Amino acid sequence: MSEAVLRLAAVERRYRTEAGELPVLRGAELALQAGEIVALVAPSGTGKSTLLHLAGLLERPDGGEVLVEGRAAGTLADQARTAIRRTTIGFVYQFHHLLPEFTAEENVVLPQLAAGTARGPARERARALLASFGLRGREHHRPGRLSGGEQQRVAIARALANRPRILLADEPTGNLDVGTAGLVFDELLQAVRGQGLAALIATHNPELAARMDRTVTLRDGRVVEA
Ligand SMILES: Nc1ncnc2c1ncn2[C@@H]1O[C@H](COP(=O)(O)OP(=O)(O)OP(=O)(O)O)[C@@H](O)[C@H]1O
Repeated sequence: MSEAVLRLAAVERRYRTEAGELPVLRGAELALQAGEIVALVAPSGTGKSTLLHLAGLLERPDGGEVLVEGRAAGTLADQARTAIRRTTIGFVYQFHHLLPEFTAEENVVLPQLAAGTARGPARERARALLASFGLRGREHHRPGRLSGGEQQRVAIARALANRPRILLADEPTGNLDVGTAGLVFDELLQAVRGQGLAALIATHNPELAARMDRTVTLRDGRVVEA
């Protein structure tokens, strides 16, 4: 098998709480191949967000290693981790996390500027991406003037803006009504498949999970096939 695009090796994460240490991940192992879409379905509080944040290099594990395209992230300085996060990983949150004072287009342009793309091509890419999510004519709206489904489509476009190889999503449609969630989810999967990305998507919805290639869950701090 070819090298995994994303690999978690013996990943540990504990939180310090008033009641003492809370071990959430206890040797989690996971490998994502290019083009593979994996659902992460596990009960509330078992560590899905924790795992996604570690995989997305937003946090550092207490033990073990996260490897992105074969490169161990643990020994890298923050700057190098940020560079990988910008260019290789797209992240979609449950709540869109768009910048409210910027338009939809600017929200998709900004991460590209941060990654060194010139403004012209960045704007072109943003427009094309927004159009592919049915948002032509809404480019200049701020998030507050968009519906929940539209906001989430912009957030997905933003995650894809720098042509990442990995897409991580934490309940990306969890905040939407059932009908809209299904539509936005299909658009997300279509984009991910079309671009051959590896994706790890947390969801509570078994119907949405069934549309992915395989499902994993968390048990006692470890990743197991569901
Ligand atoms: N910063 C933190 N400090 C202390 N405890 C935390 C912290 N973040 C998460 N936890 C705890 O770690 C456990 C796992 O949290 P996490 O958010 O990863 O779960 P989850 O599976 O994503 O849950 P949900 O489905 O409800 O979003 C929970 O018990 C949570 O309370």
